[in-house]
Amino acid sequence: MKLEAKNVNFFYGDFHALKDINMQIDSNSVTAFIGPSGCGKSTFLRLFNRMNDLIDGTHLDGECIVGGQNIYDRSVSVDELRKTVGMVFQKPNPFPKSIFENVAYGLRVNGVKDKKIIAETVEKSLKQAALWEEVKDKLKKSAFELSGGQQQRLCIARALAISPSVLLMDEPASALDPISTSKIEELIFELKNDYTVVIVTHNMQQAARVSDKTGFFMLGELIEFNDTKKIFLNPDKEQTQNYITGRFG
Ligand SMILES: Nc1ncnc2c1ncn2[C@@H]1O[C@H](COP(=O)(O)OP(=O)(O)OP(=O)(O)O)[C@@H](O)[C@H]1O
Repeated sequence: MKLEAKNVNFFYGDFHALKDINMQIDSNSVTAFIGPSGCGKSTFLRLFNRMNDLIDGTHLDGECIVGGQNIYDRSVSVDELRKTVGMVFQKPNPFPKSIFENVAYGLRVNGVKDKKIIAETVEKSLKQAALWEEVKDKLKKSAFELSGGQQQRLCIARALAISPSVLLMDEPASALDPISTSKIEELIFELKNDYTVVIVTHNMQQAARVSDKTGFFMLGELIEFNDTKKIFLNPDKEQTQNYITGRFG
């Protein structure tokens, strides 16, 4: 599913956090957002499943389009939107439930009652998230008994279980060790076969490894959006060059 931002301006109270952003994101691709701390990457990511709606005093101008529809239209149901656009956060946030129930949760909330369908979907999602082999014998155990990296893959499985088309990931590997990080990166690479993946990362090597396109943000502006190879080898803008070579940020 394609995503598009048209003339997006976003405000926290008086603070102008995103300045006239235009971007088109292809389906079945991985897009990375990079840039110095506080430049607006997470704010922009969160617009695509209306997570910023939860913050008082915010204001959006412009359009965020998912699959051809402006998701800020009055007719759009936020619950339905979040079934299409799933999200994974920086810190793994499993529910205080069993491993199985964490993944089954979204199905149950959406009214799925058939035990066989639930069990099959839980297994499929855990396999997609590359966690099944590690947990298949302890599905009834608490999710809190898993390691941080396993918990993050559990949260990815939980997001996948309700079959979204888009997966937003806000620094999904920043709290993880190198081995878990490489597992998540491999997974992101696999996921683009079925999903449109957008990831915020502080780790430029990670952006270079997993993404097809990269957006570089600075002080609320999208400075450059281009093929990842181009951004890292031969960017159009001097600010991008300075950032990726570590001259600031
Ligand atoms: N809830 C909020 N209320 C007010 N201002 C906010 C809020 N969240 C973010 N901001 C401000 O908006 C700007 C963009 O923040 P955002 O979290 O999107 O940046 P970021 O690029 O993701 O940063 P980081 O890489 O540090 O996570 C920052 O200046 C931040 O202080």
